[in-house]
Amino acid sequence: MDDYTKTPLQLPLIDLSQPLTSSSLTTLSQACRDWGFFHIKNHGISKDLYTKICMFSKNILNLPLDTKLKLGPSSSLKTYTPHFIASPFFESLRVSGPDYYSSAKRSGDVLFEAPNPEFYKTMQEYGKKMVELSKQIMIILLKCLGDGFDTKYYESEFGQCHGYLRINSYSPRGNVEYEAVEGLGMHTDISCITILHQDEVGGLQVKGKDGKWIDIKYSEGELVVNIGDLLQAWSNGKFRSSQHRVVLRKPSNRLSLAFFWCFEDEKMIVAPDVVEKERIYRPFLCGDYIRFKVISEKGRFDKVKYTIDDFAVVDTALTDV
Ligand SMILES: O=C(O)CCC(=O)C(=O)O
Ligand SMILES: [Fe+2]
Repeated sequence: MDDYTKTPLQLPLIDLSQPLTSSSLTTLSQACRDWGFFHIKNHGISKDLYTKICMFSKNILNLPLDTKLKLGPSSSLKTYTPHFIASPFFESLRVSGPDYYSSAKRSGDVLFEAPNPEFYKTMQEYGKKMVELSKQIMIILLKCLGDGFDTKYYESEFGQCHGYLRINSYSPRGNVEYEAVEGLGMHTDISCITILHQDEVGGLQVKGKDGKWIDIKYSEGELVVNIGDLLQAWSNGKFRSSQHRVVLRKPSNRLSLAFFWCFEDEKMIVAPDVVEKERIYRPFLCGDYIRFKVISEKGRFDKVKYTIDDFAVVDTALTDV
């Protein structure tokens, strides 16, 4: 595969059960500026809950294609992305907040012959926990941006954020033999933050400023957090929304749960007054950026053609991300 650094990336691991010291805030700020990725542990999501979600997810994604296609992409629900849209190896199911129970039920009513309340309840529990976790992480990130930023900006700027979950499944296709393929091509996330559970198969990679790909390692009990485009813009480029991808090293199945925490569509995104340098992005409506991405990528996320810099940058000379 293309330019690749073999040693996995050393990223900060934030223990959410402990108060953060000022030195851990400094290390985290640096990682968010350089990589836009870090790990968290003691996040309050039990192994049991993951085991249950994985079981439900596998059961759903093992259903016949005809059944899954009732959920999209051309149905009204559009919660299912089949193979060959993002990549031949990738398919996904979406569950949206704030009512994760009802969202899962809407898909479940189409998929299952009998009601499956256990699945809906599990998705609700996971969605609720992810929302709490996103708030906790956002507050920490605001502290990284400036003293008192959490109390000053959390409620007014991030108080209306919402989330959705994507269950991503990667599987070998036909008799294809491969050493390493892109299961999900290079992209950035639109979100403020993404909280990701990758399984032990690993394969998530981030692209460094040197242009080389580097592995984000899997460790049991840890979750990966990454900065998305919306927070890169709101932080005036102090946090980086990095390009990342998933590489499948040998024919194997892989499951990941990605939770995207986003501003509401109507939100005008403007970096706060206290930015140290001129604003590098013009103010823009969150929904306009999302529409721009959807139109420019036509539903694909395997190629980064346009990013937040193409959409809203004022002066490229000011960008250091
Ligand atoms: O499957 C993964 O580990 C990453 C998924 C991802 O980057 C995404 O869904 O945006
Ligand atoms: Fe992503």
